[in-house]
Amino acid sequence: MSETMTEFARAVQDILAAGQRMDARGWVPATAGNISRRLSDGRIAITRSGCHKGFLQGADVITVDEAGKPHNAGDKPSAETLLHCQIYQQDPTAGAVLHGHSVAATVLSMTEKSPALHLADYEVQKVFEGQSTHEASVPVPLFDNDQDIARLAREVEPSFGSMPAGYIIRGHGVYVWGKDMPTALARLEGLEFLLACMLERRKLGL
Ligand SMILES: CSC[C@@H](O)[C@@H](O)C(=O)COP(=O)(O)O
Ligand SMILES: [Zn+2]
Repeated sequence: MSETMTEFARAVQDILAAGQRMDARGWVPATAGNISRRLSDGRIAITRSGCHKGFLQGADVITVDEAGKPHNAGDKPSAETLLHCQIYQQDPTAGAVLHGHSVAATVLSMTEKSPALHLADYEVQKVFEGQSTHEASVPVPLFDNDQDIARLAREVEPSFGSMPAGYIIRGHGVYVWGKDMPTALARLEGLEFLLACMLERRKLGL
């Protein structure tokens, strides 16, 4: 087995495990969500479009180039591949990207009219890049949903560099990334915990 094949096989394992974990938490209902890993040669291993992320098989992970073009012409990568490519392009340290559709992200983003949610006073916000205290305010930008993914990517573009916790697409879901899959999963877990707290507090009228 060549070194590149070994790295791809590891990426597939990471993606399948992440899909199961996200499914177990209820963050990828039906065929929602998509998951990717960047390989050292610049290729991106990403989920095929339309798969249930809790039941992924090895063959459900394919590779695309940095612009999102599949290496095998017949392959249909995630419909949101361009958002993954954009993250890898904008953040050279990013090695894994996760996208989920949790209830908390969906509901909060539809009720919040301002351009961002602000996480403040929570200990767990320290899971995000550069955060060392609950006393800070961590912005999570909100972008209107758009079926035109290239246009949505253009809306997101100016916010790179100021999204320590990722971002949310309204009525849709979160995008989170990290240097590797464990880091991306920790950030997703942290963000989803905080969104769930925020939703609970709003239900209590707090
Ligand atoms: C279940 S509809 C969700 C899709 O429209 C999309 O938002 C999504 O997250 C999954 O798309 P996919 O093409 O499978 O990666
Ligand atoms: Zn989605």
